[in-house]
Amino acid sequence: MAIDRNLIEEEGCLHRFYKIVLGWDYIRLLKESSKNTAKEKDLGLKQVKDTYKDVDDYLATFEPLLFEEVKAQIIQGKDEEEETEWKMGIVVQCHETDGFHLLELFGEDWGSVSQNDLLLLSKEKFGDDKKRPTAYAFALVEHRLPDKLRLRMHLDGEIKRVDTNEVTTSKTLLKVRSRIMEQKVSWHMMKICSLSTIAREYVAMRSISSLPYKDLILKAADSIHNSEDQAWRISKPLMEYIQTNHNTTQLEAIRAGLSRRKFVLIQGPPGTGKTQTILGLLSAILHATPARIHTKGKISEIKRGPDLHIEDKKKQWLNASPWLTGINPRDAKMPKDGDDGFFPTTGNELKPEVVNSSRKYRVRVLVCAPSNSALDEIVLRLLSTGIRDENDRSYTPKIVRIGLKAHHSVQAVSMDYLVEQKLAGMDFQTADKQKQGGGARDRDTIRASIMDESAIVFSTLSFSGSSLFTKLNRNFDIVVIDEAAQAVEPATLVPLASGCKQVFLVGDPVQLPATVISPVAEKFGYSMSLFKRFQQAGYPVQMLKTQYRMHPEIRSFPSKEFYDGELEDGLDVKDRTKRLWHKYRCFGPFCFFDIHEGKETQPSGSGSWENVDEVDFVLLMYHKLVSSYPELKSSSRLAIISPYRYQVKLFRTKFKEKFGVDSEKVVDINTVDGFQGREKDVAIFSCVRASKERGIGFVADFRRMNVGITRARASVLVVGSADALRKDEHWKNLITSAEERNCLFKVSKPYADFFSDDSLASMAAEEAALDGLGPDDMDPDALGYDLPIEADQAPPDDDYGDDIGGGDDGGMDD
Ligand SMILES: Nc1ncnc2c1ncn2[C@@H]1O[C@H](COP(=O)(O)OP(=O)(O)OP(=O)(O)O)[C@@H](O)[C@H]1O
Repeated sequence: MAIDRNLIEEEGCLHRFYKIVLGWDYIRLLKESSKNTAKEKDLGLKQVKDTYKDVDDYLATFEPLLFEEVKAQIIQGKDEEEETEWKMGIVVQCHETDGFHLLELFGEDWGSVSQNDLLLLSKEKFGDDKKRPTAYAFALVEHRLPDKLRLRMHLDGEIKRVDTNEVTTSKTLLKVRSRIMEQKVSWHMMKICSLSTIAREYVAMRSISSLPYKDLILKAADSIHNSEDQAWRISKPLMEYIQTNHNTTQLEAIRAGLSRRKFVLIQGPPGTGKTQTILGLLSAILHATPARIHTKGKISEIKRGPDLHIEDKKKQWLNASPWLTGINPRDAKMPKDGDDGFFPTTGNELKPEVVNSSRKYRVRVLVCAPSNSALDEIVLRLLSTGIRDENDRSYTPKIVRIGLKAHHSVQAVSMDYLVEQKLAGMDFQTADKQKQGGGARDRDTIRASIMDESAIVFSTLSFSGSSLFTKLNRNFDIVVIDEAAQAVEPATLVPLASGCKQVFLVGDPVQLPATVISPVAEKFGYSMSLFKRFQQAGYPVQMLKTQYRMHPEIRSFPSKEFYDGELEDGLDVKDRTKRLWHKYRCFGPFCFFDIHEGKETQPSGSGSWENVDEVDFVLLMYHKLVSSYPELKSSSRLAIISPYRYQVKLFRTKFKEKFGVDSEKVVDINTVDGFQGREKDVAIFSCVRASKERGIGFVADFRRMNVGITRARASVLVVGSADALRKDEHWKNLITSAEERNCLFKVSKPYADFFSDDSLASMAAEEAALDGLGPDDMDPDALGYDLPIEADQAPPDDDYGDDIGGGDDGGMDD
């Protein structure tokens, strides 16, 4: 087997992980978290640094922080469980091995419990009654059967500080230990959380000492510079394609990849074509050959087989990919509204892959992303545009998307679907045996063969640590990680643990980082990505500088503030993002509305904030916009974004109240964090915080600000309190920039006056702002369009002017 992952060592470090976690006292964790009693110095925590002197230094930093994150996930698991659901089980078998108790629990109803879940086992149910239980301990689910759970427990004592490994005895654990061996004893159990992902991250982190590029990771520097001879080259036709379809900085990034530098970092600010660059990279690296082959002059004479008719080519290709039969199922599965963060696949025919002699150098690539949605976005993009081969022919390579929750539009290349297709292609008897459940192992074999046959495997970071990867016959040569700045370092190490030859990290550390649940781990820098750490340490980063998303007026501030003024606009961006509503300065491209009388409030019991005044103003603005420009009445075109969950909730409720429709049909309302990686024509950003005394909380995080103000193609309309926001340096700069550009509007109550005809007329933009819009775009009838609201749903005392309430097409969802 090519991938050996060093199973014994892996098992050893997993044992350490489980011994520490399973030994913890659940009630102590809850108490420490609610009262904040655990002292940072007692936890042995160290700040994440840019470089590390050796593996011990690295592990001494990351290990305690990772365990803090596990604790936070356990506590959060408790908070998320709306009702504590206790199940019952009877111990039918128990034995001790390697310091663990392995037991079989018999029961009838396990609820949603699955493998790798952390459970709490207790003699008594406990919860709100404040009665402290006498015997309880954590257990890990190793296997779930309909009537049995195989569990692992560690009942020897508790390791409170992972840096000292000191074991303290625990009375509760001892009590469990004394009873658990007794058979036929019944226990209550409750699911706490899944440990799958974090356990994989732990194993990956511990595996650093055996990685070929261990020193590179520790020092964040590459001491070996590849010579020209080690670089890889691509054929002339493919190079010509790449040169004409990529801008200078994208090309530099692809060249850096071909230089075979071990780690290539590509920073992609908003809209700069990260995905396009990844696809260009895939074309290049899948069809590259060592430079010395070129110098022998062979590559220009690629041997071709006889030119086959398209049908024969398709037949050949289907022979090689028997599971892909029939019409392209992707086309049938696309969502109607092509937005949804995905791209339409119309016109995407399956094109045969023509393999020629130069393919003997073909590498195998693993593409990962931190989330399913980010992953599916690249998969779908590859499916819709294909990549290029060495003769500059577009084709869809053999790919598989593994893991759970694949978006329906990429089902056709998901592992489960491909396995079913393979089974369907088998002879009847074999398939029947499989379907009867006898062939779990054979299914694994089919999965492994699909993985082996695929040129590109797509997986989330976490799933790349699953057992499926240990069954591969051939290792991956190259790992590409998209949204790499949104993953904590141990998560990024998961796909690297198998020891590939080259790694591409693509992301943008100036946008939101990974979510870290533990405030203390966060404080010590655990949310820093490997990308960010390398960049801080001075590792070379290829930055993509030409943006194709935003109107130049939207681009100018984030470029200056966050990217040293280096962002440029693609050739026709200005014309593409010009809109009719730019006729009024208050509708963009860039505006700041100072809601100076606005009040922030914190709903009791929540850590979140809301601002009713901003909601009122935004609703009026929304109404005015969509009344005049009804094409904006669509959730695929207009977004309302806020940093706070409660403000998002309030917007949704008010939409329903005021307009009588579910907001999701007419506007996309979400948190900033939920909008990363997405774009809309118009984005209204409600900042919420409005107190000069209290500060502005996490609105001050410049990465959140950057994401919030870079989602829009045509108009970004920022709504906030200038006085409160000015306390922060970046926000002060934004407000000053708005002032200088004459697009800061101080808005007083009643807000409806702001959108009166006279007021709007006073905000008419200069003609120059509308240059380039065709006569059709200027249709004056577009103005004054009534927003249809059913009469009985019209608010009694609305501020929405005279033109509402008379709609006759029954609702806003068009
Ligand atoms: N070299 C280029 N020439 C012209 N258009 C380009 C080029 N590169 C990218 N684009 C266009 O820019 C848009 C954004 O590209 P892409 O989706 O690849 O960006 P991204 O960086 O992945 O986006 P995000 O910021 O959402 O992550 C797309 O419409 C794409 O076609």
